[in-house]
Amino acid sequence: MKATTGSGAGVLEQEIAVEQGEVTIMYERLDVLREKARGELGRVQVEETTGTDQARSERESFTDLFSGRFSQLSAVERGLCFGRIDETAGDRFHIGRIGLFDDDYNPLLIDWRTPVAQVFYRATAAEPLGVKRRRHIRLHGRTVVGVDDDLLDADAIDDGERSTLIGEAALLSSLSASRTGRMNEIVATIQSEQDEIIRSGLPGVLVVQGGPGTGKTVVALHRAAYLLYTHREQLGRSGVLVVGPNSTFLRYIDQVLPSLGETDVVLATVSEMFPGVAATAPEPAVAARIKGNLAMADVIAQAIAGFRVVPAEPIRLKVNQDELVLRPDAIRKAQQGALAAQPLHNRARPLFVRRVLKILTKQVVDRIGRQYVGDADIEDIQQELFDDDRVLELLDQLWPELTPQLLVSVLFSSDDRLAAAAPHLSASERSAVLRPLAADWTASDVALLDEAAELLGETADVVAGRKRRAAEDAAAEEAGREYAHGIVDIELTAERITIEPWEIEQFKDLIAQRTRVFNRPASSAEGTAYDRNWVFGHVIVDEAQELSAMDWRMLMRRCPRRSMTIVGDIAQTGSAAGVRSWAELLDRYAARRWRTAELTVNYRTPSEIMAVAGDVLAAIDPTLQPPTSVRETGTRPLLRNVPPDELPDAVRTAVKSEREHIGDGRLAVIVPASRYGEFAAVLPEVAHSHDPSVLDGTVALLDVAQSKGLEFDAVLIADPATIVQESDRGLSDLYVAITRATKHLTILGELPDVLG
Ligand SMILES: Nc1ncnc2c1ncn2[C@@H]1O[C@H](COP(=O)(O)OP(=O)(O)OP(=O)(O)O)[C@@H](O)[C@H]1O
Repeated sequence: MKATTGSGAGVLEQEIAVEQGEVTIMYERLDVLREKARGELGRVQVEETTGTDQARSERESFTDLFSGRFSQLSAVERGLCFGRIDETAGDRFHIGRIGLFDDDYNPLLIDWRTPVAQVFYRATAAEPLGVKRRRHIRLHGRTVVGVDDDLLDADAIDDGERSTLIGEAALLSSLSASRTGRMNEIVATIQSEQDEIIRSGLPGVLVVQGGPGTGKTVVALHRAAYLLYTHREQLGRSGVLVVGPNSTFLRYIDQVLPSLGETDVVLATVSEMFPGVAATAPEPAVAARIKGNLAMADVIAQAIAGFRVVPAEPIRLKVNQDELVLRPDAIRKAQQGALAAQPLHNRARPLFVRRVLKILTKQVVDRIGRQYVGDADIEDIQQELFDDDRVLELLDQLWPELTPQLLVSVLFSSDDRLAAAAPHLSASERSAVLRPLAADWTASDVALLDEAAELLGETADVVAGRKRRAAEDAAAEEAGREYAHGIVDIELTAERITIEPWEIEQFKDLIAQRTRVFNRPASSAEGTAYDRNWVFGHVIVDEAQELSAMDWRMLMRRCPRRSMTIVGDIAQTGSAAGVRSWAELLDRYAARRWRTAELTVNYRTPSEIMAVAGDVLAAIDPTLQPPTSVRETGTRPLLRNVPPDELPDAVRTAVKSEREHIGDGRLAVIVPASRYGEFAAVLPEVAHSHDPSVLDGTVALLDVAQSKGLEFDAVLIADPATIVQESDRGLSDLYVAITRATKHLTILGELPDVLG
């Protein structure tokens, strides 16, 4: 129940003053903590070190620790406190982005993720959960500018309290604010159905299905913050990965988690998930569909096998004076033997090499006569053969070492290899994916590279490098242990303490603890971007409907525990290789370990615009229901039939007039991908999508794929008919474009029937 205002402006001022008093104390405390972290950071940074590895590593660890703490405390400055709960039992507490305590550990502010804070989001008048009043507090900088009460238990409130009730809708005022080009956090106004998703348990896969604007993205990000807070021990080390549809989208959301005080999260698109590969080249939908199909896993395996050659005829090799012979069946046996012992191509290669060298060595020894040759001689002969260029060349022909990049680029540049590895593809399908050897990588290559890496195993160089680093790390750890022992010795000697044997055990733990701190691995947020073997504690996938079956296969490898949050909307699927059914996908990877939740209220798009979107949705699938809009604006969308030759002028004029309307808000012009260049030429002064700061300007020109997940005060769609025609999922694309608007929608061009 919304509270009715007590006795007008006087009460409001009085209540604002009450809250200001409390909020000022919180900020003072925040300042103290921040200064402390800054002081500690400054101290470790200027501290002279002895220059040993140990001292450096200790200093780096503390620098990480204090700078992490400092940036967390800085990130929560805006809107530090946003709510208050008055319990029926008499207690009252404030809720904010982080927890703060005074010197005596009395809470000044409770973190929104604690169990105690849950009632702030869940209590309703029908079910008050022990809360009589929920107060929303609005800050501007450090100043309280508004309070807004929900009266949840009218019987529990006394007359004095009743006179201090303030009424105003916090949610609606936040929804109608102008957009800034960056997503904002919503901790102050999380709704009950959203809160259930945010606090849902860590294990298993949670699928959040919901129409456009229902808060899927923002809820998923708050869930990341909640999980990191609640399961810090478990997730702090392994980290959380958030996968988004494109880099513009990642920039759009990248402030949300830091503003919630969380910095240990990796944001990535699927295209960035293979280390060292920048997959930026565009790709026709038909190629993306073929390469995203699960059948590609077999194709990659077959392609690798195709590089292991068994010749039809015996191979004769002249080494020194000897002619050595390798028969096809011996080669085949050597290959089979190596693979039986080690299935990964690159890892099995040394076993194959050893077997072949053994066969050749035996032939040399037989020529000389076994009785003249000792074991050491045999080793020498083998080594000599191994050093011979002709032998090496032969071994490379029979079983080359392969990198994933080499395999995938050769496969897609050779019709013969592709035909052999992918017999299910027709000649025209093959020609759709064939390309020059040195072609740039596309997004759908990434999962194939990952598959190849999985089946190839590391090359000998990589293995040697890893072993070298492991040896260096072990040496550093040993040095660390000695150092810690040294410190304890010095401390003991200085204090002339005699210690008992049981105490030594305690010191051992202390030493082990310190050593761990000193040699702490790079935080998950830094470490992961470079290591495809990294396993995340939790993976969040946004716009999940866009991922192909091969993308999912790759992602599942990054999360063997299957602790995931998948958010998406099947009706918005634009990718030809995208998901058509959650059950089909998840029964394969997480049978009986996945659950669904649904979001039903649209917080973005007003009902007038949703009416237009609803017609498009009905054309996609008449059984689908659009989400219910939470607000209306009183402004009807403008749909105008414009002949093709007048469209450029009409778009220019519309941009000009929208610009005047939106003030400091944002406008997106959404155009068909195939006509992006034409419209970019018509609108040279607006921000274009290749510009990383495309969302910072007032007007952004985007195609539909680039607008996924974003929102703008006003949206202008040009040439909807081409958007519908240019892809198999054209109607879904139009649906996505329409639902990006928070206030105003204009559609210009030839109008397809569905907009009739
Ligand atoms: N409880 C809330 N309080 C305030 N704003 C909210 C709330 N829930 C959602 N919103 C706002 O609604 C808008 C839509 O949210 P979001 O982008 O997460 O939706 P979505 O379901 O991911 O949409 P789409 O599928 O269309 O990309 C955002 O501006 C978000 O901040």
